[in-house]
Parts: sequence; C-alpha cells; structure tokens
Amino acid sequence: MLQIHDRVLNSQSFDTLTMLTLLAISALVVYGLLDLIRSLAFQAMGSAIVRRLNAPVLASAVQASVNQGLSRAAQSLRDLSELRGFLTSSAVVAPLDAAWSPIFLGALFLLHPLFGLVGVVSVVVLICCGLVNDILTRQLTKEANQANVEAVSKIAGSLRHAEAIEAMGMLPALARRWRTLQIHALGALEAGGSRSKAMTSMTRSLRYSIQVITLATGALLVLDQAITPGAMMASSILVGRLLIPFDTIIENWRQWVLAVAGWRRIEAAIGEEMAIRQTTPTPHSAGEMIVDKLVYAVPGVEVPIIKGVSFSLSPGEVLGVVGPSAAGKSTLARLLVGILKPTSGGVFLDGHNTYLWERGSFGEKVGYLPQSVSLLEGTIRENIARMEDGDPHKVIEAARLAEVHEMIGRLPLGYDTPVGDGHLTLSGGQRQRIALARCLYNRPRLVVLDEPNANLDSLGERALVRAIQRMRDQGAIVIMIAHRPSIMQVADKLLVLENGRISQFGPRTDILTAVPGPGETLREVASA
Ligand SMILES: Nc1ncnc2c1ncn2[C@@H]1O[C@H](COP(=O)(O)OP(=O)(O)OP(=O)(O)O)[C@@H](O)[C@H]1O
Repeated sequence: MLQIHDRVLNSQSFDTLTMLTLLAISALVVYGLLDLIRSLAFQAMGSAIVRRLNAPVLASAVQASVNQGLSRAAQSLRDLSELRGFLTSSAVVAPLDAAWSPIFLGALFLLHPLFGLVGVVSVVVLICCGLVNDILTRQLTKEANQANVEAVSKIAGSLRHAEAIEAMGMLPALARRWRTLQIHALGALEAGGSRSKAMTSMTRSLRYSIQVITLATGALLVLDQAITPGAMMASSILVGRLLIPFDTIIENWRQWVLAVAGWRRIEAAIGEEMAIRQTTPTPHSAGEMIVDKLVYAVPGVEVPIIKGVSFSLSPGEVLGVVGPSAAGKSTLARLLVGILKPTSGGVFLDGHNTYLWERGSFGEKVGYLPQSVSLLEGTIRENIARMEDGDPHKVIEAARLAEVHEMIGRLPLGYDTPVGDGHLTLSGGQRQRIALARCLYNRPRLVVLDEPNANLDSLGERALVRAIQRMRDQGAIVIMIAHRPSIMQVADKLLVLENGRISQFGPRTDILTAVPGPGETLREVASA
C-alpha cells in the first residue's frame, strides 16, 4: 500500500507495480504456508497429547468409576477430546499472533511516532478490556461448566436404567429433575454469555474506532506534510493487524477458561491414579493369600465397612463367604482383588500387596466375577479373552471350564456374537456364565466370585460347582460369596462375616458342627 501510493502513483511505473504485486503475492504465499504449518503443528500437538494421555486418562477413568461411579469418570475422557478440539481451534493461535505486536508497534513508530503512540495506547486499552472481561465472566463460566458437567453425569447415570424408567413411567419425573439440574447451568451460562458478548461487541467497535482514529491522525499528518498518503493507509491497516489478536483473545476467552478447567480435571484425575499403583510388572508364584488386619472405610466416612479382618488361604483351597445383607461381603471381595484401597492392613498374595500390584501382571492370573455382571462392548470371544485378541484355544478352554462352550455354539454367531450394554442377545444366566468363563480364562490362581449363582438355574449351578472343583484341582485359591447357600457344599473353609467382622472362620465341617449351634445363615448352608 505504502509503496504503491508513494512510488507507482507518482512515477506511473508499470514495472514497479508488477514487481510490487509479485512481491506482495509471494509474501502472501509464504504467509499461507506458515499459517498451514502452524495449524498442522497444533493439530499434531493435539493428537500427540491425546495419544500420550489416552492410556493414563482411561486408567484414571476406570479408577474414578470404581470410586465415584461411571458417569463422573466418563467426564475425563470427554475432557480429553475437548482439549484436542481446543488445540486445533483458532482460539489457541490468537496469543501467538499477539506476540507479534512489538513488530507491528515498531513499524508504526517507524512510520511516525504518533502512530506508535496510538498503537501502544490501543493495546493497553484492549488488554484492560480483556482483564475486565475475565473478571466479569470467569467465575460464571466455571460455575456453568461445573453445573453442566454434574447435570450430564447424573443424567447419564440414570440412562443406564432405561428399562426401569420406561416400565414404571418414570420419564416425566426424570425430565423434571433434568430441567432443574439444567436451570442452574443455563442461568450461569446465559449470564456469563451475555457479559462476554457485550464485551466482545464493545471491543470490536473500539477496535474499528481506533482504526478510524489512526486514519484521522494520518490525514492530519498528511495535511501537515509529515507523512505520505501511503503511510496514512498503511498505518490504519497496521493498527488493525496489531489489534485483531487481542480482540480474538477476548472473543474466545470462554474457550480458554473451559480448556484450562478441563485440563485441571485431567491433571487431577491422572494425579490420583499415578500416586497409588506400582508400575513394575510382578509375576505370580504359587504362594498363599494373607489378609492382614484389613480395615476399609469409604474416604470421608468415619465408620468402617470392614473392621479388622484377618485370615489366610493356601493354593487349592476354596473359601465360602456368607453373612447377612450389607455385612460387607462385596466390599471384602473388592479389597481382595485390589480394586479398593484398604484404609489400613492389607491383602497379600505371594507377599505382594494386591492393591499396589501393577494391574496388567496382576490380572493375568486373577479372575473376578462382580456382583452385577457386565459384559463389555465386543464379541463373546473378546469378552472371554478379556478384550485381548487372545489365544482361541485358551478361550475355548475357559468356555469349556465354565461349561458354556455348547451354549455359545448354539448362538447364531457363536463366539462372534456381539454382547455388551447395547445388545440384548443373552439372558441374565447366560451373561453370568460367560462372565464366569472370562473369570476362568488363562487358568487364574486367584478366583473371587461375588454371587456367582445369582442368576443360575440348578443346571447352571451344578456346572459352576464343577468349575470351582476343577479350579481347586489346578491349585487355584477360590473365594466365593453367595446368598443362595447351595454352592457352599464345594467350600473347604467358611467365613461368616457380620457387620464387617469375622464371626466365624475355619473348615466348613467344623463351622457347621460348632457349638453353640449355627446361626440362621449357617443353618441354611448346613441344610443345603
Ligand atoms: N462406596 C460406598 N459408599 C458408602 N457406603 C458403601 C459403599 N460401598 C458399600 N457401602 C456400604 O457398605 C455396606 C456393605 O456393603 P456390601 O455391598 O459390601 O455388602 P454385602 O454384604 O455384599 O451385601 P449384599 O449381600 O446385600 O450384597 C453397606 O451398608 C453399604 O451401604
């Protein structure tokens, strides 16, 4: 602009015009290329961060799901994908553009010190606008985000019980709750949004006004013959370029606040996970299991659920855990397989703490059947092989051990039948027996079964008893919790848990014939 005004228009040189045009276009091509490189760099950075954090975030999500429920855990996975989106958005490059402001300011000073002064004052005014914008909107944006995260996680938790919602007409009540949860989030969102929009509009008109003021200053200087008309036009454009990044930062401030909040959540989630597990894979040997003065209280709750439980088991022993409802049996099972962190004491297998044990190597030789059976999204084969590609021989061996091989063979797609939350292809009993096969995959040496016969008919129950006997013959330690006492006949030892304490423990025959006579639960076991 400067050169065309000052050289071409005065000299009317066609060659100069051609050269200037070519130069300007070449510079713009370079600009385009650099812009592309920068975008690609951010894209690569976003992907690299996701690749690097995927595994730790998933691990922490699993841990958070164990502690606080599934819906909250899914948030860190959402946060990670939003972080990637943020890194590829235009919001992220604005501060980098703002870093060029000294160059633009220098150019303005070169054109005329007055332009430089206008530039400096404008930058200071826009930075102040940014600070005011931050003060006005940051808290509201955070609140809205937090409220929204909680609303979504609560409703996502409810959606898992869609059948109960549909059957018992709970949808209107659920919709009311959803609306109430959303009202708070929307209120904060709208208040923050309007303030931010007001600030954005204000700074935009301010920027245009500054450009007009620069042009007016330029006109005065031209009249004064202090600069050329070309310099006047160039200064207006330079001031525009100088201020655009600050304007963009103010416009996208909300995205920055949300990205930082998301990053903090990811950091906190990963921090929790990293602190508690060992990272060295530890192979299993055929040692015994020792539960030593085990105490467990839910963090923040004073009264423990498990209150000083101690016992030990040798390879090839089957322990039956019985006791009234809410005695802490499932909590004990979770502690045994290292899902929960003991408040004090510990569970030791081959002398190693099962909670601290590196999960990959621990899981290789451990089978766990949780009380609420859930198969993962995938085929039956993948589920039995614990979502690995898995040796088909081992998959079939586990299926035979759980006596589900024939049942699977009768399914339309056999081992390739898709299962998981989205598929209603299997009955409750079938799911439980496939979960048992998953539990028995790779000949585990510790098997913990929480209510393994809850959904089974007598045929399934007999198959389960045979599977437990085979595991015992292979030298595994089997611990089973059951309300229905029919499978307790296979137990070598019995543990009676009452109110988080062991009330009786020992060989099954001793306990059933002990004086004074057995309690209600034991009477059931004895008569089974
Ligand atoms: N995460 C938790 N937060 C608070 N309380 C909990 C938590 N998990 C378990 N509890 C409480 O601990 C007690 C024992 O629960 P647990 O599920 O271990 O009992 P259980 O013996 O397996 O019962 P059931 O036989 O009915 O399955 C219950 O009173 C339960 O409310």
